[in-house]
Amino acid sequence: MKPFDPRLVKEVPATRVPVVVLGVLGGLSGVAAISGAFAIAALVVALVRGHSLTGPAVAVVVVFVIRGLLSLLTEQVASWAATRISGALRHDYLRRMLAAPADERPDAARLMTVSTHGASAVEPYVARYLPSLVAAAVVPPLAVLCLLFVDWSSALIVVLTLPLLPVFAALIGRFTQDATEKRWKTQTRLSGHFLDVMRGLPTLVSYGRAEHQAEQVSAVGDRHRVATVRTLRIAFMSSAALELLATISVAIVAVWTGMRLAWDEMELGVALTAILLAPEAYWPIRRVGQEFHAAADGVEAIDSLLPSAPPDRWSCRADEERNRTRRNQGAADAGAARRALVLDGVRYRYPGTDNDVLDDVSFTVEPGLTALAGPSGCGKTTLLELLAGLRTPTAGTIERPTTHLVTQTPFIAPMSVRDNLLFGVSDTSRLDEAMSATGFERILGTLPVGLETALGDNGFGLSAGQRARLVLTRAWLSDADVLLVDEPTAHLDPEAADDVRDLIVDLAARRPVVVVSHDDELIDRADHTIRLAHRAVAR
Ligand SMILES: Nc1ncnc2c1ncn2[C@@H]1O[C@H](COP(=O)(O)OP(=O)(O)OP(=O)(O)O)[C@@H](O)[C@H]1O
Repeated sequence: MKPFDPRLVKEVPATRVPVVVLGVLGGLSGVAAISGAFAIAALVVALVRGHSLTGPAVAVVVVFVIRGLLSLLTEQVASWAATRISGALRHDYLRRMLAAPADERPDAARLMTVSTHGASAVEPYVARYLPSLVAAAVVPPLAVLCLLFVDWSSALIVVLTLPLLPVFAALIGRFTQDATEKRWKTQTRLSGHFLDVMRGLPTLVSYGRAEHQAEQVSAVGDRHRVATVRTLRIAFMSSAALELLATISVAIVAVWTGMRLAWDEMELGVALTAILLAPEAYWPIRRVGQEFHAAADGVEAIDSLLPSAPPDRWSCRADEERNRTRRNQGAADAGAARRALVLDGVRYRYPGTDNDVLDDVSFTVEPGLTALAGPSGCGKTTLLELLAGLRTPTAGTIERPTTHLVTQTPFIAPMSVRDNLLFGVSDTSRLDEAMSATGFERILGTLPVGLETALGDNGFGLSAGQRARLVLTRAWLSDADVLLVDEPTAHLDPEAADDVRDLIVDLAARRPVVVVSHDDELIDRADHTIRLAHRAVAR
């Protein structure tokens, strides 16, 4: 586990200013702490010798006020930097993940854990660990240098014992890494499991299996608890070890200077300054050790949040294919006013599987309605996702204009009907026209407050037919070149299915529509039909 990941500063520009400001503040705090040692020693000497206390007392007060102000400022800057940096990391991560093809994205549980807990775990890393790291880099050398001028033999003791702290910390850090990785994995598993149970709750309840799942969640939660306690145990033990080591080292300096003071070989002022300076060399490193455990999750999270290191063989090939697809798309952009959707020799295999779902698929999407038909599991939805650019072909090319995909479970957010209709739509002025074209205006009258009716998750509050019409109205408003629709009539009653069929045919009169369907009536009304077989070869 690296103490500091330089990629953070390189990849996230928002970290640069806070890291520099925290560095400067850390250096100034170190100088103030060392000045404090000198000022306190001078005050004690003045007190013992009966000299005037005014000068040293003022110096002590000034130094303490400055230290207080500096730590206040450091806290403020650190918390500001923490929110700024974790926000920037979360934003970049989500943007990157949303832009990535579906087959290169991590699963939903990992996505959720990394973007929520992960990004938040970066906050203690930035707010507490980074400032302590800067102080550890600046203050100990400064303290040793001052000690060298005050009393070289005490400086020698510090120089000999100081390196033991980072060595111990590094040894403990190796255990911490394993424990943190395990904790992180159990956290991801727990989130994923919980998410799946939540999604499937209605089904689980109807089959009477909800209780069993509660036990499962509790068992996974228990594993997470054990992993967390193990990490905490290591944190406490390592803090105690570092504390002990630093205390023994300072005690050696104190005994050594005390003895020489007793033998009259040393002045009181020099001895006191040496004793007060010695801890200043150790505490910053001790603090790094303490903060390291609080920040260990952040280090793990930063690794997941930043763009990953060298892509594996699979994604290299995928990148190559994507570049080729983009080049083709560029050529198509330059060549034609209206871009066609063209597949040439497309092969697709799901990552981690041994068989191609699609093999050598080639066709051009013509104007009008194109139906993709074929037996269940032959790869129709996969092909639609390839057309939408959500997946990258394993081989072959796709020239792709802009597309609008209506999936089998379209996204309907918990917001008003109006907001859902206009979700992702650039030209909002055509809403009325769209609603009249798709017949959605007839549905409006049945809703409590028309367009302003609030919907629940997944369109709760609308019937299946109304939901289908809503997402097709959204598709009507889209300015994409081609519409892609997956099983629009599935789960609809005959009357609603009839309406949706008419609507799909109407939509296809305006621009090419590709529809995946098992619905023979819809397939019959298509202008072109592409039939896929298992391991499809369509030409
Ligand atoms: N994420 C995945 N990982 C591995 N294999 C998958 C994945 N998703 C789908 N498959 C497999 O790919 C094949 C094609 O699936 P797809 O959903 O494209 O079929 P389909 O023709 O749309 O089926 P249906 O008509 O039942 O909706 C199936 O054999 C399925 O098991």
